[in-house]
Amino acid sequence: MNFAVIGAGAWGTAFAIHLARAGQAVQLVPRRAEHAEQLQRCRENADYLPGIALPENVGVTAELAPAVAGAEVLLLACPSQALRETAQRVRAALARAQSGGEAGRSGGDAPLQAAPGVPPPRLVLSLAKGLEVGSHKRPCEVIAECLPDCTVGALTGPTNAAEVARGQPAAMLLACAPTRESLTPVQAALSSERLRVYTSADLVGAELGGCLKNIYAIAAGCCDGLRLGDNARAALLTRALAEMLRVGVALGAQAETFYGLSGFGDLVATCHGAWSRNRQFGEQLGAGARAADLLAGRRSVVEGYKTTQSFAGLCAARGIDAPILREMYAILFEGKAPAAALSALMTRELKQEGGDA
Ligand SMILES: NC(=O)C1=CN([C@@H]2O[C@H](COP(=O)(O)OP(=O)(O)OC[C@H]3O[C@@H](n4cnc5c(N)ncnc54)[C@H](O)[C@@H]3O)[C@@H](O)[C@H]2O)C=CC1
Ligand SMILES: O=C(CO)COP(=O)(O)O
Repeated sequence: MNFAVIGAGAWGTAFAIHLARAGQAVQLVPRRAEHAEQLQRCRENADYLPGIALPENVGVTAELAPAVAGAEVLLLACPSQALRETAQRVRAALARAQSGGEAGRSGGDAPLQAAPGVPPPRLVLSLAKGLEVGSHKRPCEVIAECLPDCTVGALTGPTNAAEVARGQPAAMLLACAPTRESLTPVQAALSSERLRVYTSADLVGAELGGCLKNIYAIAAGCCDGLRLGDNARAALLTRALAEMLRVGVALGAQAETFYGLSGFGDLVATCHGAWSRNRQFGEQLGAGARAADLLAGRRSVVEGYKTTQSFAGLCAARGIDAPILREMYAILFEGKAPAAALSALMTRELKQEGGDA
C-alpha cells in the first residue's frame, strides 16, 4: 500500500520507518524544504529522532502535491495546533495534483473534486493527540472540515516514537467512524510482527483518550517532581482513568474505549515513561519551574499544555466535574503551586469509589 506521512517530527519519522520496515511504500514529507534536504543527505532526523537511521526505502520529499497524489493513505503527523494549517496545505496540494499543477497554488479553498486519474486518498489518518485551541475540536473534526471528501480516522495508542523506530513491540488503535469501506486492508498494511494494530468504531473515544492522557501525564510528572512516591502515582493514575472516562463519555465517547489502548494503555505508558515530554514537563513544574519558562524556545511539542486549556473550557461549559483536570489548569494557567493543587485534591469531600467524582 502507498503511504504519505506529512510531518517529520519524532512521531512522523518513527512511523515512516515502521511502515518501510513493514514493506510498505512510504514518502515522508517534512514541512520545511531544508529539513527534507537534511534528511535526504544525512538519512537521520537529528533534530527530532537522533541516533536512528532512516532505512533506504523511506522516501523523503518536500514536494507535497506528488506525495499526496500518489498515496492511498495519508498520515498527518504534526502537533494538533498545526493540524488545520497542515490539512489545508494537503487540500491545496491535492487540488494542484488533480488539476495538473495550476489550481490550489493560492490556498486551500478550491473545491476538491476527483479528477480523472487522480482520486483523492482513500483515508486520512491523524496521529495527533490534542484539541484545537479555541474551537476545542478533536484532530479528526479539524481534518474532516478541511478535507470533506476523504474518510478520516485516527491512529493512536501507547507508542513512544523512539521505541517504535527501533522496532520494539507495540500495539495501536486504528479508529474510524463507521463507514462502508472496510478498514481490514489498511489494518493489515499498518501491522507487522512488531506492531499490532486493532480497529475501533469509537473515533470520539479513541481521540479523546489520546488527548486527555497528556494532561494526566503532566500531573504524574508533578508527582515525580514533588517526590510523592509510588503510592501517590498509583492513586493519581486510578483517579485519572475514572476522570477520563467521565469526561469522555460526557463528550460522546464509549466508556469501554477508555479501558483500551488509547485510554488505559496510553495513560500508563505516558505517566510512567521517563521519555514522555508531557511527564518530563510536569516533573520540572513539580520541582518548581514555571510553565512559560519551560515552553519558551522549546522545539518539541508538549500537547497536554494547551489541551488542558481546551478541556477546562469544555468541562466548565458543560458542567463536567473533573477535579484533577481543574487543578492542572490552575497550575498551568493561574500560577497555582503544585503542592497547593495536591492539597486541594486530597482535602476534597470524601467519596465512595465508583461512578462518583
Ligand atoms: N513523539 C511520540 O512519541 C508520539 C507523538 N504523538 C503525537 O504526534 C504529534 C506530533 O508529535 P511529534 O512528532 O512527537 O512532534 P515533535 O515535537 O517531535 O515535532 C514537531 C513537528 O511539528 C512540526 N511543526 C511545528 N510547528 C508546525 C507548524 N506550525 N505547522 C506544521 N508543522 C509544524 C515540526 O516541524 C516537527 O516536524 C503530537 O500530537 C504528538 O502528541 C503520538 C504518538 C507518539
Ligand atoms: O503520545 C505519546 C506516547 O503514546 C508521546 O507522549 P509525549 O508527547 O508525552 O512524549
